Amino acid sequence: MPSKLADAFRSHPVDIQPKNLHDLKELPDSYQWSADQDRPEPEPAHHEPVPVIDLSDPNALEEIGHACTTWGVFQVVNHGVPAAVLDRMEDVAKSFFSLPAHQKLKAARSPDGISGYGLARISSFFPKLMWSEGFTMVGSPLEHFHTIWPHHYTRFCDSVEEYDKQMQNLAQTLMWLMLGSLGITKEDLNWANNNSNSTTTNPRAAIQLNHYPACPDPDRAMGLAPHTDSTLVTILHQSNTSGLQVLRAGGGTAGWVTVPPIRGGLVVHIGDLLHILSNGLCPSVVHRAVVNRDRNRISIAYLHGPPSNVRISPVQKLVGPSQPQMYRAVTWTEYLGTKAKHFDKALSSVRLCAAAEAKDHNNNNNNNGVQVG
Ligand SMILES: C=C1C[C@]23C[C@H]1CC[C@H]2[C@@]12CCC[C@@](C)(C(=O)O1)[C@H]2[C@@H]3C(=O)O
Ligand SMILES: O=C(O)CCC(=O)C(=O)O
Ligand SMILES: [Fe+2]
Repeated sequence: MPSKLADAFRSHPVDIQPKNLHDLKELPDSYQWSADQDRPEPEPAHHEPVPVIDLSDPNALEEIGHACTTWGVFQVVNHGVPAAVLDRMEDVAKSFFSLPAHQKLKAARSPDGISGYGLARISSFFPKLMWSEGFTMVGSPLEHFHTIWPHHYTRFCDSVEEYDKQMQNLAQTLMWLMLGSLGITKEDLNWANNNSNSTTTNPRAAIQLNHYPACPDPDRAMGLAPHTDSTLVTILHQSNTSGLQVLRAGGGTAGWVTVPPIRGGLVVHIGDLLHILSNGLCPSVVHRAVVNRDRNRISIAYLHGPPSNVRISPVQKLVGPSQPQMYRAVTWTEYLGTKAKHFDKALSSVRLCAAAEAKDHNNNNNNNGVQVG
């Protein structure tokens, strides 16, 4: 079993090369999603917006608790990350994606690797291609940046490092607020106060730059197919162009809800590992990206996970006679391997049978499992 994040995909290589989408005047057949493959359809007419939470508001904790147990996603403002840090990171993404294809391919992700340029890994689970390209960073991007920008790489590396520092801070703050809102403290997680070497030095995040070029036929294309993130939490910065949609399950207003970009705001997604940690109390939100006709769109995801030596399992405080333990313990690397193999069945593949039976018995139809589409 690989222990390093970067080795998570060794046994599930994906080898689909990105194509140059810029000069296409028509949508090729290989990019045409049919309606039953979940291609974008209109939003439900009446729906609640995704909560926007002001972190400086005295009610923030309560609002976070509500958002975590219902939506699994919210936006934050007044989060303390300077706008300039977000802007500089967006510049890195724009500079990278505007390079000619042969330059970007110098930083190509290897089929069994995690870092580098390519299509989203989940592409292998769909019959059609997605209208996007991505660049994944786990640890320092120095090697790749040095190859593509021999004269300017330090400036770009500095922007990434600064972004990483700020996001790590915010991710920790948000994690404790989210767990705190469920009554969980640091003492309830035996790994949270452990500062051993391997806990602090290994990367506990990936940064994903996404680019969705303007698309000649946006209604038939898919930017990024529906998925949940394999993280504790993901913090997403989207440029001023909309495209992110989240699946609001249940009730009369079920359907895809657009998350409008807010200048300086950040989107927070609950990932599968926080769903496991919360013993199913917090849903990991299914989301996707749609594309549009005239505008390029950039998004930057900070995918935050636990230290690599930590096994995540449901917090004991949230397990009891009426809430049996739903999942077995997994490390981040192990879970990424499971996701690479089972994709949307990954959560159910680590679910414990007794809990599943109890749930079926209760005929509980909430959206704790991942239901794509
Ligand atoms: C740490 C992570 C999390 C990964 C895999 C690995 C590095 C890149 C992440 C993404 C980013 C794009 C969507 C996703 C679904 C994908 O294809 O690559 C993500 C995936 C996951 O959340 O499962
Ligand atoms: O581009 C977006 O808005 C979504 C990106 C995303 O879901 C991801 O990178 O995991
Ligand atoms: Fe995502």
